[in-house]
Amino acid sequence: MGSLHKHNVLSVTNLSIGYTHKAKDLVVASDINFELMSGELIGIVGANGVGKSTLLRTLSKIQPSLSGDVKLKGTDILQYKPLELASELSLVLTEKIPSKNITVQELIALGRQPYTNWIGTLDETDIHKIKEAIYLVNLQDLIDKKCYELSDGQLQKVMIARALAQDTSLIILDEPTTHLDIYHKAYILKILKRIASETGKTILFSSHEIDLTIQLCDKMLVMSKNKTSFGEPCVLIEQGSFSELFPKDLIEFDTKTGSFRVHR
Ligand SMILES: Nc1ncnc2c1ncn2[C@@H]1O[C@H](COP(=O)(O)OP(=O)(O)OP(=O)(O)O)[C@@H](O)[C@H]1O
Repeated sequence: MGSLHKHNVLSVTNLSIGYTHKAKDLVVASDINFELMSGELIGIVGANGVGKSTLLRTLSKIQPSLSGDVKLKGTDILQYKPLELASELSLVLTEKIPSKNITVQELIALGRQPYTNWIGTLDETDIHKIKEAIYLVNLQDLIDKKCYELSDGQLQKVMIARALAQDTSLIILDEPTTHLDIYHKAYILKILKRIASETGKTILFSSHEIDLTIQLCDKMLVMSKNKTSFGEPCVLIEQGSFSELFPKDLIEFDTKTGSFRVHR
């Protein structure tokens, strides 16, 4: 998929996210604005508790926004029926695996649920999409293993393959690289980058791996306490967006290397 064919997938306008408790709004973040295009890999970074998961849950319609608009392919997400939404948006929450007592192939096949009948019969298209997902993430050698036999990194790949089998325009992943070593963090993010550019899918994920995200993402959303900035990593570095992420008493962002340094 070339850049010539890029189109808008998600538009977020004046979004305010948070929780309503006893009729009172607890605002986690507000004034969030960004647009995601097809074929892009986008990382969300920010300190613990700043609202990354809350934002991803709001964009996936798991929880309501406090105010503002989220449009998926030009239509307000509130107007999508559950099945329609499941054929446009897939969500990968690594901690939530349906059952580890099924095989890799069976777990990936669950991605086809929005399209199959109530007993889950797979047709030719379903089988093709499952095979394609297995191939894209390079899981051919693992398909008959039970999920409880997998390492964290392998399981992460399987969850990505399940989202790919779901064949949606937008894939959202909440912290897809937690529990992985630095090599496998880079490995998973590189797979995501390749899939976004090869398939034209838009992939949005949250991460604490700021250095890797800066290196690999097309765009980033940087969430700090009072501000959310969006753009290409190099532009965000120039704007000083990463410098505002954490208190400066312990670590400081080095704009030359694009990484954080610990004060000695
Ligand atoms: N169910 C809830 N009700 C009320 N407040 C909540 C709820 N879930 C989370 N919060 C609060 O919302 C804020 C944002 O939490 P969230 O989990 O979105 O942050 P995060 O950026 O994903 O954090 P982390 O990096 O630690 O995973 C936090 O202050 C948290 O305490």
